[in-house]
Amino acid sequence: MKQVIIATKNAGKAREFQELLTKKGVEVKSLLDFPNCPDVEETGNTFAENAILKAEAMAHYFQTIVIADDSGLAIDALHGRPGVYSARYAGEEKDDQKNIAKVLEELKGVPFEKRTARFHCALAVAAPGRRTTVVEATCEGYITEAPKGENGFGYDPIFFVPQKGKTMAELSKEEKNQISHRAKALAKLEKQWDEIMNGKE
Ligand SMILES: O=c1nc[nH]c2c1ncn2[C@H]1C[C@H](O)[C@@H](COP(=O)(O)OP(=O)(O)OP(=O)(O)O)O1
Ligand SMILES: [Mg+2]
Repeated sequence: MKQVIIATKNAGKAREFQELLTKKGVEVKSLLDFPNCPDVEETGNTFAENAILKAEAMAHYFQTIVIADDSGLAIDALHGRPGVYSARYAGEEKDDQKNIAKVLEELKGVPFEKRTARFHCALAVAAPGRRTTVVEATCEGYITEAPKGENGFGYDPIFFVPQKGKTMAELSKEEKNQISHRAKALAKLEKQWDEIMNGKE
């Protein structure tokens, strides 16, 4: 089976790429399969910049084509925060529960209609000697007042998806993979897919 390397150490993301790409008959590897690979500092100001940093560093390291995902949550009432700092919003330990608690605390007293937010996903495709390409997509919703649901990862339990009437964490994986920022961004790589899969092994 053909393989593709996703430059992520996030188990939730890696699982979703697996779900989204097995339909295509692709075996997904993530950085969790390569425990010795270096860490890449996310020093960019945008999701796209960080996705490019991660993809190019790992394409260089593995000498093959790599896809990186940089994503996060932008909340209007918080002027776009946590944004590119989503993973470390409540501290370096990247604790989803603490991040959620911090967001809910900051939104205390903000009425539902003003709790608009969106998930962003930037995907960068990099390969040695090639120009990196980036695609981006978003998924619109509202921040709830309390976590609900057990599925997904990250901020999913507090992200209400209006067209489903549920939080992202209450959706099945199939439902999330129909509407998520990640699924929509991946769909934008469709035209490039043959090229991605035929990259140097
Ligand atoms: O579908 C999602 N559902 C819920 N939360 C999500 C989602 N997508 C991103 N997020 C949150 C998780 C984390 O707080 C941040 C990503 O940060 P981001 O730097 O891209 O990932 P990361 O550091 O966990 O792993 P890595 O950089 O190795 O890919 O946004
Ligand atoms: Mg990260």
